[in-house]
Amino acid sequence: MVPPLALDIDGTLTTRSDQIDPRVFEVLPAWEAPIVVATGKSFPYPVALCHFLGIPEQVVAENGGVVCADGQVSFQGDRDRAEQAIDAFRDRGGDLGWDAADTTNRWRESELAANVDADEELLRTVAEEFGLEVVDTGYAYHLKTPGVEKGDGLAAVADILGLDAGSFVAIGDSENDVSLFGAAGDSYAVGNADEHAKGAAETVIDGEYFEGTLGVLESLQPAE
Ligand SMILES: O=C(O)COP(=O)(O)O
Ligand SMILES: [Mg+2]
Repeated sequence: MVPPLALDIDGTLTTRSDQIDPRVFEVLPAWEAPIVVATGKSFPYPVALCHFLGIPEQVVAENGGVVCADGQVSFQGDRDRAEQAIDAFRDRGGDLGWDAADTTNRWRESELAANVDADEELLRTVAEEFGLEVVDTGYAYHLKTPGVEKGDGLAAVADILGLDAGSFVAIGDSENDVSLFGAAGDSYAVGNADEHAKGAAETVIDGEYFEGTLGVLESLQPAE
């Protein structure tokens, strides 16, 4: 039997050019154990991914700020405080780096994210003043409440599903996956992962992006 999976999106299910690898649509719907999509992206993105994969909406979004399973949703973190911090960031000349629609933050419930081109030093200064932290995923800077983590989100989903988080295999690529690796029983960092993820993973693989993830998933299949 294959194990349940906790899968990051960006850098893990994607290609080098940020697209969902089309093979995700073959492999994940056929996986014969629960899948939790655990991401820093805001809630609608992993829900939409599950929807279009045709798999249950078992989701950890916003780095643990939003948890959804079995039709229940719960929230952690303090978006109001993140907004106050971003007001201060803007007062000092900072810019989140998004366009007017800001689809990155528009539906975000528990934190706020800045473009990787934003002023990291200023963002970190403001975060500290407001008792928040900055997590760099390589895709965005997340201004978040300390202690809200993907790993706790996985534990919460596992609990709802009546599973042990330790039975999950986690695959990820960045700093925001460290807690996920800690909560899961086994963990893999893809070859494109940052040093935090590589340092925390049980196994670091050579394969990059979904090519690497696919190799892990194939290795988890029982021998014929
Ligand atoms: O939202 C991000 O910055 C990265 O998303 P991820 O956690 O799916 O890689
Ligand atoms: Mg990632």
